[in-house]
Amino acid sequence: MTLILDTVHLTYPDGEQRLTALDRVSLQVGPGEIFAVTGPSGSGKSSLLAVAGALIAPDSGTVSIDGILLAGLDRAALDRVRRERIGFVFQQANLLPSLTVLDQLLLVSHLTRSPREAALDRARWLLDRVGLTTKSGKRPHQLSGGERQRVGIARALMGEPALLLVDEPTSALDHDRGHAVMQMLREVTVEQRTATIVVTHDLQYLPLADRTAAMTDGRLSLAPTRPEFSAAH
Ligand SMILES: Nc1ncnc2c1ncn2[C@@H]1O[C@H](COP(=O)(O)OP(=O)(O)OP(=O)(O)O)[C@@H](O)[C@H]1O
Repeated sequence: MTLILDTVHLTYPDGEQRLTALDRVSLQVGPGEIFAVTGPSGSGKSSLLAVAGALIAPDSGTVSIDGILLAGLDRAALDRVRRERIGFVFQQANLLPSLTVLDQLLLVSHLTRSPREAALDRARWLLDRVGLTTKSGKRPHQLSGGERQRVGIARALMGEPALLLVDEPTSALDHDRGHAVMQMLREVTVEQRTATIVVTHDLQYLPLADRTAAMTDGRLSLAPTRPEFSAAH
């Protein structure tokens, strides 16, 4: 899938004024591509994910997914796009404390009414993919921070999203674990042909992205592309 943001402007109410969170942001992310966004706290990174993920409508500009303009969809259609096409990974994995790792994943397929056998197969495959097969019967409090992050990523991939939006996947992790999580995101992006946006404070992980951009006061500056890297994928 291809996500396109064209001249997106987003403001929030701020007393008598409006605070500009996204200032004429344009970007395009295609299938199998990982796009990293960095920038200081408050620069608008989470707002960008919220707009890209159809959680917030911009004041102006357009967001389209595979050529379909989100602004043209009614609420039910937007809900369906979010449920069926978009996977979110939040800073905190937001796992349900009473459910095992496997059940966190199966809950997603229950909500989307997918057949149980197929869901079980996919959940097991994803847990293997993120290196958590031996932890599938554990509950969140029995996992490390990195393991919880990986459950969050596997859960986001359960619905086979075409667009994967990831907010600070490495914030709670040391260098090796952070690197492993980013590497895994790269691999699943290529394997599953998702269009992936990763927000990260951490500049050291940027080389794992196909393209990167820096956010400053709501403005997005694209870094030059690196054709020698993109060509290899
Ligand atoms: N719901 C809201 N209402 C009003 N202002 C908001 C709201 N959400 C975010 N903001 C403001 O919009 C700006 C951008 O916030 P945003 O969360 O997108 O930044 P960020 O780069 O993701 O920050 P961080 O790295 O700290 O998560 C900030 O000035 C923030 O205070």
